Amino acid sequence: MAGCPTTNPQQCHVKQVKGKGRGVFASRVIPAQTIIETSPVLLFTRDEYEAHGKHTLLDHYTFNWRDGRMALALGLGVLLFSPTNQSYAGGDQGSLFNHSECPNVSYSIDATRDCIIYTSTRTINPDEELCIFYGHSLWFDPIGMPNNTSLLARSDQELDGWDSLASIQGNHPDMPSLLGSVDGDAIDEGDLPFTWKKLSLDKEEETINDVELMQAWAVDILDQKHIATMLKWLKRSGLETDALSHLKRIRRQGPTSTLLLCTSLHPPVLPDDVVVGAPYQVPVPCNPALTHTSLHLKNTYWPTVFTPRRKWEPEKWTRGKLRWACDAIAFLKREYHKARSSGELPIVAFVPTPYAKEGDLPQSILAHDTRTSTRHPLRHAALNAIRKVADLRAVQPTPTRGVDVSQNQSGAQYLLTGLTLFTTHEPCIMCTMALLHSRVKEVFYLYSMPKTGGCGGAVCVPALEGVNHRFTIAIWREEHEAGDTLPTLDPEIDA
Ligand SMILES: C[S@@+](CC[C@H](N)C(=O)[O-])C[C@H]1O[C@@H](n2cnc3c(N)ncnc32)[C@H](O)[C@@H]1O
Repeated sequence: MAGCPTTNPQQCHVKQVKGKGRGVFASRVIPAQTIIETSPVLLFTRDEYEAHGKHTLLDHYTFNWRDGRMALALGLGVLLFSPTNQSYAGGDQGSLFNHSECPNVSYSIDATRDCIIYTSTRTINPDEELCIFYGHSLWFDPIGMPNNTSLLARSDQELDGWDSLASIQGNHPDMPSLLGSVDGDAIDEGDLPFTWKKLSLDKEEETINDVELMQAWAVDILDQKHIATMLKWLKRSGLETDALSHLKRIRRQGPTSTLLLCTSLHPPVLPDDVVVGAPYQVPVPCNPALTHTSLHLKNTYWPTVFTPRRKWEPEKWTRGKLRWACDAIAFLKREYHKARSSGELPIVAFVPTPYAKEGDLPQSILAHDTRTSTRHPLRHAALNAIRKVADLRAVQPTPTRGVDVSQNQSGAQYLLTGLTLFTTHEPCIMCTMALLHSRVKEVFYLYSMPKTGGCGGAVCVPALEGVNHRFTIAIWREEHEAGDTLPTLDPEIDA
């Protein structure tokens, strides 16, 4: 256990939750992908556990370690109970995270240090409970679940603990180890557990009409001395996302400097103590310039970065992003298992809150195919997901301050800019077109649909000449579980 930090850097607290016992709660905003805790574990041999542990209360707190031993994440022993306010503080929470079907915390085992590392999967708000996913074989009746009744018990598996912890390694046999590594480390393309679908080469922009544009918020700064202040403010504001990383921050035209702010749906609220104008929307190029001609054309809209790289070439993936994608795929598969007994077509789509700052979505979106129950032929999983994102955007608060928002209300902003859709089946042509129109960043799927798919099965819509957006397509490459290979879907169906 040497070298394993046991701090609680996010200052989470523990309190009673009706029907669950104690639970772990956020004391402040915890951004996505933050390490919440590194818990050392106490390891029992399987024999010790069978003979003693399993007959005690510890049974509720132990889980399978990778080598067959049973582990207890330490924390209980160091919790300090305050009788005055009836809460616990100052200790580790390793064993106290409750279970949720939609967890906001994921974990990985660091076997070299006998630790478990708990990481937030999305932004967690103050006083929100932090939960992990224990697995399908629960030994208690969970409360606070969206669809308790449809939880599948796995008959082929002993009820022997938190099986999802045990299966961290097994679920992704061909994946490079994600353990004990730094989130920012790049991963070789060949080591990724998915295969990119390479779109045919894009024709370079040759005329001004070829340039793909999007709307971004900008503000004019008349007094040069405010530029540094505004840049500092922008860094701290949380508005910056990767969506604008191919553009220069400042455009100078005569005495006026214009600062590019963000691609949010609504105009950002600017600091009160700096004299600048109101934010307004400007059309900016969607992609970096790959050739000198393209750079010249794009610079007429907004100063653009020159990167002589082919557009279809995938970006470098880091371990942190891969961990985020693996969590999303694991969640998708759990929902798929449930959907298979629901009477609907078992097609599931999931749009997680984006990794780091690649896009802007306050909460993850899960959608199922509902065309059977609704008797509506267009209720496909991907379309349902897009619709849910639209509904979410519609109720987002509008911090306007005297700015005209009519453009937003007319739908000028794209729904999926910077976002990733994970889906069980390759989307059909209609759904692919809708994803393209929504400006999705990436689409991952488990099963190809060679007869009906729009991402390369029947046709590859984003590779067609004349479409005004391209997105990345990848097929999750893994051994499907026995009996799991397209068991229920007719290949003629539009997924
Ligand atoms: C590892 S402990 C979690 C901490 C526990 N709540 C406590 O007070 O010590 C696991 C136990 O918490 C309870 N639990 C966890 N998640 C729950 C949920 N979603 N609904 C009801 N009980 C839950 C169950 O009793 C389970 O055996």
